[in-house]
Amino acid sequence: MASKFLPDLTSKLSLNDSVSIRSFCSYLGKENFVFRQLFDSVSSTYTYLLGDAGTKECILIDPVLEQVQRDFQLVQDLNLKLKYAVNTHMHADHITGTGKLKNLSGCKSVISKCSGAQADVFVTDGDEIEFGNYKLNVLSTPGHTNGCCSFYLKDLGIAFTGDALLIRGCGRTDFQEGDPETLYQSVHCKIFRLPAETLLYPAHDYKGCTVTTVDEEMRLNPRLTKSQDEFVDLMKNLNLSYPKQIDKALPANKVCGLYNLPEESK
Ligand SMILES: N[C@@H](CCC(=O)N[C@@H](CSS)C(=O)NCC(=O)O)C(=O)O
Repeated sequence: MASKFLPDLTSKLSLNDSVSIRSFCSYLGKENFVFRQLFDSVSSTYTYLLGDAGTKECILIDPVLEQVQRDFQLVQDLNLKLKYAVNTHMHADHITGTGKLKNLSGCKSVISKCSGAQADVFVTDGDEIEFGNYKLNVLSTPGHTNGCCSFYLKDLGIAFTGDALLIRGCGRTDFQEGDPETLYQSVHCKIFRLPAETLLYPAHDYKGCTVTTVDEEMRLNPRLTKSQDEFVDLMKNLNLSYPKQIDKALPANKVCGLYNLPEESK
């Protein structure tokens, strides 16, 4: 039923109408650019759907196994075709959805070679990940893990920082190949060198925030505004408990770029 305040669009539009779903796909003034930020509340992970509604090609960044049905349904609802399922790194807190997405859609999995994980496509610093008329520039941003990458979409002024830079925080450096000096250099020499107004989308947020900017983090990040020595000291003394799913997530994520997991091992 139409609300008192909003027009009842559903009763007026169908996909055959001249006003098609394409008209509703735009972000930051780019017609045909599809963008969705999706959330997994168990691991507080953000998955991103990026697409070109003109060519229909889309990608998912950091899909979570338990949310694959939701994410793939959205891809289909928006009449898109999934080209790549991309991981910013080999996650320790959840099992990636890339294996299952490959099964469902025939997409290719993507991760950095340095991650130590298997995938169809390996990327490294300077590479480009193309979908439709858009491309992500791969920035190697190790420190949380060796294989951590951030992805920069210059045309739109947005970047996906994985666990390298979180909103007013950063990825921990106390397991896998974590190294605080390396992380500090990655953030300062790669992410903080992007234009100040660049919108930054992280792989996690634990406080309900969704997006930040380079400018905000350079001024306000309580960890990364410190000197490198102070940062290293702080990171070595966080005393965080290990992610609850680490023991099943790491072995699964080593192979999930190529295979779906049998039901019993999920
Ligand atoms: N409680 C969560 C794990 C939380 C956590 O350790 N998050 C990581 C990213 S996922 S490996 C992190 O780097 N956090 C930074 C921080 O300062 O908290 C769970 O059990 O899964």
